[in-house]
Amino acid sequence: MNAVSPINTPWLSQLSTSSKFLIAGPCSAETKTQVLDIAHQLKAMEVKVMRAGIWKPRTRPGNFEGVGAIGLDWLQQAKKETGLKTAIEVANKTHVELALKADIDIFWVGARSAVSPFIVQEIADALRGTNKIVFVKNPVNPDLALWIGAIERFKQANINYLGAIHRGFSSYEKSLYRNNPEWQVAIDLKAAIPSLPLLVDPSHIAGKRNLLFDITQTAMNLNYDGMMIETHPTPTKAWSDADQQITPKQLSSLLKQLKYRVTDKDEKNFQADLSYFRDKIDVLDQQIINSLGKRMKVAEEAGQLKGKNNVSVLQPERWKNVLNNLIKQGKAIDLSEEFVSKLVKAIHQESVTRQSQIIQSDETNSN
Ligand SMILES: C=C(O[C@@H]1C=C(C(=O)O)C=C[C@H]1O)C(=O)O
Repeated sequence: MNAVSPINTPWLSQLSTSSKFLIAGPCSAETKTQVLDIAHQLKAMEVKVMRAGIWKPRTRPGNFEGVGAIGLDWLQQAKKETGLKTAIEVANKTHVELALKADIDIFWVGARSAVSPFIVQEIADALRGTNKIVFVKNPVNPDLALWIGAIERFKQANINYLGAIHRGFSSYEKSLYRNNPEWQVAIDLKAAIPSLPLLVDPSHIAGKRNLLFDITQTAMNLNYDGMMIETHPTPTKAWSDADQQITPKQLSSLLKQLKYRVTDKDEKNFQADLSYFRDKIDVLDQQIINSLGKRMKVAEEAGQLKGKNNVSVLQPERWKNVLNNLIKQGKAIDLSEEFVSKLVKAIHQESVTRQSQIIQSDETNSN
């Protein structure tokens, strides 16, 4: 493994595996044998924290919804036999109370619960006064304020060992991922609360095994503090999320391949070379912003002309051509369709808004 930047959160670093905080274990606790089997395998790999879903929020009824409280006994036994810390998702007060009785060490709030301030508050109140570790997964929709709000509720309940888990965001459109990563949301969270430990949950972002490595590596490139990776003795036979789980052996090889990055390097040549690139980027950024400013001015002039002639702002044919031409041009210089499309749609939206405003204000002035 390469140079590693240590986690600067003592409670987290104590539980880390190879300098990153790792939670591994099955999506769901299925049987006592399965829980004990995976616990011993993880222990042998020096994993320190084991997960196992006890209550599973499923999108549609009829799927396996978890074994329920009996699974807590199995986790307790696994902890006794291996010394592993145990981590589960809780979604209401009863879950918390049962989990506290079973001496669960780490709790997380799932993405579906994180969207509801009522649920989050209920869980925070139930954990108040304990010294448990709590992670808040991102809400299913990319709403940073909602994510931060949920974290604040635990802070206010005096939970001191707090972190966030990035599991990706639901989308209506079909995508490569089960949940789109939208890395920028997590980057913004890190900027808003720099001291908050951040884990990636590649299993839920990916939805399939073959994407796990790339997602985890991207998170390491962004200096996440750790990861939660679903690990099952026989993934293809798993009772839930079979496509995204891996064996302990596969986990071990994934961890070996990962490159961990340092946050910075105080070395002259490196700093000089990086400055060279940054200067170039600054110049290009200025050009982009200047061009966008100029483009908006021209769009406003087009808007004035449309206003005078009582023509609608939105011109679907022209817009379709603008988008398609730029996607084509972008592809020729290695810009992905997804990226160009997002960028050009944002520009068009602003252009249309500005044209509408100008038409409106011209009409108000002439009245
Ligand atoms: C600028 C125009 O108005 C709108 C904005 C466009 C743009 O910003 O590229 C394109 C088409 C219209 O929907 C135009 O009609 O060309």
